[in-house]
Amino acid sequence: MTTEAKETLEANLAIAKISLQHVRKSFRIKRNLTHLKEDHQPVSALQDINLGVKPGEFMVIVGPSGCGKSTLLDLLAGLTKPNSGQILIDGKPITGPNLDRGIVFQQYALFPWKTALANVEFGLEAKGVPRKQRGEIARKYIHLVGLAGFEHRYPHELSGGMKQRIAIARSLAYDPEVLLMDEPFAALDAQTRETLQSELLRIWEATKKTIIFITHGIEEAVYLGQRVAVMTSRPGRIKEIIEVPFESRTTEEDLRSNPEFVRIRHQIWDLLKDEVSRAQEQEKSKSLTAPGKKTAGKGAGIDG
Ligand SMILES: Nc1ncnc2c1ncn2[C@@H]1O[C@H](COP(=O)(O)OP(=O)(O)OP(=O)(O)O)[C@@H](O)[C@H]1O
Repeated sequence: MTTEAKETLEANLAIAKISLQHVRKSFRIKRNLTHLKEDHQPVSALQDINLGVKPGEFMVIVGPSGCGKSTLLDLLAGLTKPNSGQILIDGKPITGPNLDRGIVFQQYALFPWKTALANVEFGLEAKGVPRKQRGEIARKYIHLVGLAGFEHRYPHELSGGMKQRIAIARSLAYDPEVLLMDEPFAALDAQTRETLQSELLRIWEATKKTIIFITHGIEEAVYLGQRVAVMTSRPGRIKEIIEVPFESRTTEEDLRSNPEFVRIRHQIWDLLKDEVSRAQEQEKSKSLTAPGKKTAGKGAGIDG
């Protein structure tokens, strides 16, 4: 890295809401060498991650399967710790999970025995909000995600898209400054996914949260992100950060057909295609050498 690039990076990290500085994460995987002998082989998941996310920014992270996207999100959530480097939020190191960060996973993670309202109230209880206010706040956020009237339904009575809206309402209700989203729409059908993408943009514009959103989908990344960080195959590094300069995505009709949108989508695919092939090779050799061990799982694919 040139001195100039280093200075720019350091300046960006200094003004960031969230900054990752030289973050490295590896796991130790148990290997059976013989029926008597085993050892622990290190697997490097993330290497030298440097990233600054500005306050109120919508940052998308895209990369091939197994490149460490979820590992990165777990670190940001404080669920795990880096082996080296540091992760700061408002200039202070992350020491564990905290209500200043809300998380939305691919699987809705709702309590099946609680109504939509009670699910949304849950985080408020943890924050010590009095019972009466909890109901008011939960209703406000259920309304915000477009589900007014469904407060007393149980998760099994809701569609996948509705469940994910409730999960988003639950994360927003306790008013975190940062929303961490790990492929939240991946399990939904294409139409529901597009509806929720524009809903999320509307919510983001209304709430001004800082959002870090992980996806396999290039189109989703360009549609949602103000910037898109493209990761390399494992060990994951930030290969390039692409600016997506659209003023307001919610007002522009048919943004996906805009020539600039198409150009950026191609640019990201160009950056990703070699990484996807490498990830596929890694997956193949992993399944040949260690059958039954944890692999990236969903194939190394990227959605267009
Ligand atoms: N707890 C763990 N123990 C051992 N290895 C792990 C663990 N968690 C992740 N890994 C490995 O670290 C690498 C990165 O995994 P991670 O799930 O972060 O990738 P990902 O980009 O989110 O993948 P996907 O897109 O398929 O969800 C993979 O090789 C994975 O097998």
